[in-house]
Amino acid sequence: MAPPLAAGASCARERNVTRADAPLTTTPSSALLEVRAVSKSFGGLHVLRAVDLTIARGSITGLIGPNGAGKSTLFNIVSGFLAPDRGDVIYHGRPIGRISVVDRSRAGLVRTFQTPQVFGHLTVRENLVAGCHKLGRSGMLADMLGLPLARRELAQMQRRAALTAARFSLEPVADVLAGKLPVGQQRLLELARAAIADPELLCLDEPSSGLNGDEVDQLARMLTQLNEEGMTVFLVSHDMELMGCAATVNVLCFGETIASGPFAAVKADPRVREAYLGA
Ligand SMILES: Nc1ncnc2c1ncn2[C@@H]1O[C@H](COP(=O)(O)OP(=O)(O)OP(=O)(O)O)[C@@H](O)[C@H]1O
Repeated sequence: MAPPLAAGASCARERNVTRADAPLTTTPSSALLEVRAVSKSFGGLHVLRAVDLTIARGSITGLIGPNGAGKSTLFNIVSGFLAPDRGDVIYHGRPIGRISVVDRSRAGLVRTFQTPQVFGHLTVRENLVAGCHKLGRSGMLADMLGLPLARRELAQMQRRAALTAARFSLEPVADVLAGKLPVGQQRLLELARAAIADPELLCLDEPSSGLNGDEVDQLARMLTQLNEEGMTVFLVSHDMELMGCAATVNVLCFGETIASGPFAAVKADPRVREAYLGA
């Protein structure tokens, strides 16, 4: 997996997006990302109250909670779609509050959406090639003029897209328009497109929503495999079965973390059973 914060001028993936002047903060060496005392309100509604959360490097870290607990709000703050009112998000030891979504993505922090955001008018193969764009070094002009570097890169991206389609069982539909796929395959495609450029931290928002049992099993296998290959995964989901693949699960309730730990322990926690499982 490429270091996301390496310096380099021409390749977007290698740009140091957390800015040299951002102070390094003390952070456990195992933490890839930390949410520190993050609060967020919408009008008078306090949605997050000084929430802490740690995503350990190389882990699958889960976030669950009842409806309205604040999961999506926290997820959007981590991925840069929302700014916190107070608190910090620390990535690679540096605060990233002022870093745009695009630059977070260039730094290897990539997210998917509750509703799959595939390019419906492109084929599955074209969607996957589009997911490789961050790996490219040639500029738009070189692409337009079909210069040798751009042609070589396109060929590499097409090879990578073919391998990824096979890996995610999308080969049979590689030439189908993504918008024509059933939701299960659209989700798989979104995951494949997010994973294709080897993000360091893959953030997934309700990735099993709309999937049948077999598809959830397949998703869990894919996530475990990606994680075993070194990808850190942050998983927000209602799906307790899918949460089983997380090493650490955090439970949010009314904007506060009420439990954090291994899935079995969290599931057995009386406060979690009361708040989330209704037991
Ligand atoms: N942009 C917004 N403006 C006003 N209120 C909002 C906004 N976004 C979220 N909320 C409110 O904040 C609370 C938490 O919402 P959030 O979507 O973060 O919860 P959630 O845990 O993801 O819920 P669900 O599981 O139902 O998606 C809810 O009461 C929601 O209505």
